[in-house]
Amino acid sequence: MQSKEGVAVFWFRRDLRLEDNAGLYYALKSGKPVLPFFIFDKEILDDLKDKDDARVTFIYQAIEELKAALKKLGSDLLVVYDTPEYAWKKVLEKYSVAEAYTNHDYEPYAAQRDTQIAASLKGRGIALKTYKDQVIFDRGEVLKDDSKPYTVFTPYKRKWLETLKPFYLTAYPNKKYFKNFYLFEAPAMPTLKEMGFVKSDRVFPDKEYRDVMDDYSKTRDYPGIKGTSRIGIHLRFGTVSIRQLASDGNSCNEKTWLNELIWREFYMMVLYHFPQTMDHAFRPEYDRIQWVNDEKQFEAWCKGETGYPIVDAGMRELNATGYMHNRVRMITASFLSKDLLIDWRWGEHYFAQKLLDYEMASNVGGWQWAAGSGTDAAPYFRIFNPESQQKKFDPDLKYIKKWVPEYADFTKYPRPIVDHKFARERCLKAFKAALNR
Ligand SMILES: Cc1cc2nc3c(=O)[nH]c(=O)nc-3n(C[C@H](O)[C@H](O)[C@H](O)COP(=O)(O)OP(=O)(O)OC[C@H]3O[C@@H](n4cnc5c(N)ncnc54)[C@H](O)[C@@H]3O)c2cc1C
Repeated sequence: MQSKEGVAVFWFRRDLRLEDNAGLYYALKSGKPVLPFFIFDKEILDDLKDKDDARVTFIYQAIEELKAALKKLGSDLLVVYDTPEYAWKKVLEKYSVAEAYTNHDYEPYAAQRDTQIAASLKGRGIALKTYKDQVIFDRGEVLKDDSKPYTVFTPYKRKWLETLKPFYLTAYPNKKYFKNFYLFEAPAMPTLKEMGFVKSDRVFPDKEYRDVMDDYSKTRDYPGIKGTSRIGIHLRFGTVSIRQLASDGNSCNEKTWLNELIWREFYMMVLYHFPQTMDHAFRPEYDRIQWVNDEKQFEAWCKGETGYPIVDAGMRELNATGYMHNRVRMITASFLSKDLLIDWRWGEHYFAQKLLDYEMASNVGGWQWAAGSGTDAAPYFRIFNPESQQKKFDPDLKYIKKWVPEYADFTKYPRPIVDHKFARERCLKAFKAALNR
């Protein structure tokens, strides 16, 4: 039954959990019965090339779990497959909606979508109330003294840590208000097939992260061992709470892991304040670089057939699992943009298709860092040597043996597609020419 005064709709997006969810907490406290709502967004799904895209399966399973948990509470999850505009139309036709709640999303597409939906709801007298949930500090909370956004990590981090108080790490006690969910039965969810997808058989990382925190600074750079958490996909879709993670990271003696969570927020805020950087160099002069953009070499890089074992191992790990170790992300990105002189955007798009933990802000940030064009970027003349990176970070070839088994027999392993010494000189010339103009 619908309540007389109307329901408060809570719109789930990148916050797929009931506990410690900011927007949901405020909806539940509003006093109105809360109708949980999720959209499988056609605008996003129709652009995905792989019909067994594992991220869609991950979201699908998370939504099934949410729905089951809500049903146990006598409520349900309304799931619609459509564009946000039409999905909302369907909700408004069927229910008397008094208010709408959701959490902030900082990506350019999401910001635009939310502005449109908020305007259309406003036209019907419904406020869309939005909350900070996926970060500890929001767009206006960590700014320079002149109120401008930071563009360098270290001072951002200093201010972030100065601003941090226990309050910001405290979980929202959603459970206390679970009785306020709207009691209803939603129609069946659209199936993956109806949305044009098939179930992926990828194994997803679990939600455990505490096991790596204590030794993180000693282990995090070695791709042959499990020295990092692989929590990225859960952060991406909000199946874990950033407050919980940051709180654990902050109470750990070793703060390096917390530092990485701060990098994540830094890149989110850079993308929010400088949305043009999603496909333009943060330092505009870098858009003048004359890339070689050799398609065959790009293909060899994508397949992990460059003849540089550490690069090939990384690309094969990515293709097979949807994950690549951070150190190897840096090496493969540097190799593409500097050794092959291929536009960093090509690599960014490839990672975007393949990474389970794909996050536009961190991906663009990481790629622009590697290419030298971003905030905090490595100076362009600092060019990773893939061989010395391999010796330093995979000294016993544990990682390489796993992903490039034929490397054990050198005669079967392809020759490098480019000579590093030559590539280095070519890169320096191209970058200098662009920057000194
Ligand atoms: C070229 C390139 C592309 C990248 N693309 C992405 C991406 O699409 N999505 C993504 O989440 N990260 C990206 N990163 C950052 C980093 O590589 C991954 O976050 C990390 O490897 C994920 O592994 P983990 O979950 O085991 O992280 P951990 O090492 O256990 O760190 C915990 C969490 O901190 C955050 N984090 C860690 N390192 C970074 C970093 N350097 N920048 C921003 N956040 C960080 C992530 O949310 C991560 O899950 C990229 C880095 C590079 C160099």
